[in-house]
Amino acid sequence: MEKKLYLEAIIRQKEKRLKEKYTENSLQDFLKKITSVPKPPSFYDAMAKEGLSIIGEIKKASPSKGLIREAFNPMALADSYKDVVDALSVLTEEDYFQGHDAYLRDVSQRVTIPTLCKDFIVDDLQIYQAKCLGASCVLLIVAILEDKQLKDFIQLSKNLGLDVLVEVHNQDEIKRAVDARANIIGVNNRDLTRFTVDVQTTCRLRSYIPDHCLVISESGIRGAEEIERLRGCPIHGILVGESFMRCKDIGAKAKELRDAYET
Ligand SMILES: O=C(O)c1ccccc1NCC(=O)[C@H](O)[C@H](O)COP(=O)(O)O
Repeated sequence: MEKKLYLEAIIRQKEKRLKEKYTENSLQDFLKKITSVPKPPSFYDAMAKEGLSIIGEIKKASPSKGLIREAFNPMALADSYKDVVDALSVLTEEDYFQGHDAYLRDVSQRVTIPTLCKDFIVDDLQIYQAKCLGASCVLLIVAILEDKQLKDFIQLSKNLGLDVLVEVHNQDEIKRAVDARANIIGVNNRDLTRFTVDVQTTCRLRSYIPDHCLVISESGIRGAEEIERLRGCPIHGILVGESFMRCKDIGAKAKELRDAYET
């Protein structure tokens, strides 16, 4: 399949799944459940703290790489991550990333650090669901949403007590994110049409993001080399998936990333 069609295919498949998954009672069910969901830790605070914040991702596969981690146990991964990163990103998308809602639910119950629901959110019921699964934050991708949807989804998330990581790929998307009142902006270093990754994307776009927003650099961060390139521009955090999933020692990898940023 031509690369640029992947994102459209992911969204089409997502919409198909949502049609099958949600019923006319889903909203009522979520609203009932929400009242008993314990207040999650703040994702915003975890990113705003002093020094580089690290979001470790729990990701079995991806459209660009296929299967990344064969021996995949989300709870064991959560245990390895819990004392060495500041938040966890949990893939729930099933068809391209082999994620699952249950991973987010179980991991959120297991750890005391905040969790991010990492999915392709195109329907407000997904936001209610993320809340019910115990997430602290949801990812909203500007490239797949209309302005009104983006604004409404951010507002709904805030009303539900969820933080929002708003993902951008270019200057125009930063403007749309800021206009929609985003306060945590994730610059994705992955070009979603060609799937190439370049951390220079964060450095190039950083100056267009206003000071009142926290900035997270996402994707393609493998080790000290990428961190050294990122040190040139002030960011609050990084989101790292594949490098953690492929390494044997998550603690050592997290230390390598922090040390590279601090020296
Ligand atoms: O990872 C992909 O191939 C991908 C393809 C299409 C849309 C999104 C994709 N990834 C989602 C992510 O943003 C990453 O999982 C996340 O930033 C971590 O990236 P990495 O450290 O490169 O695994």
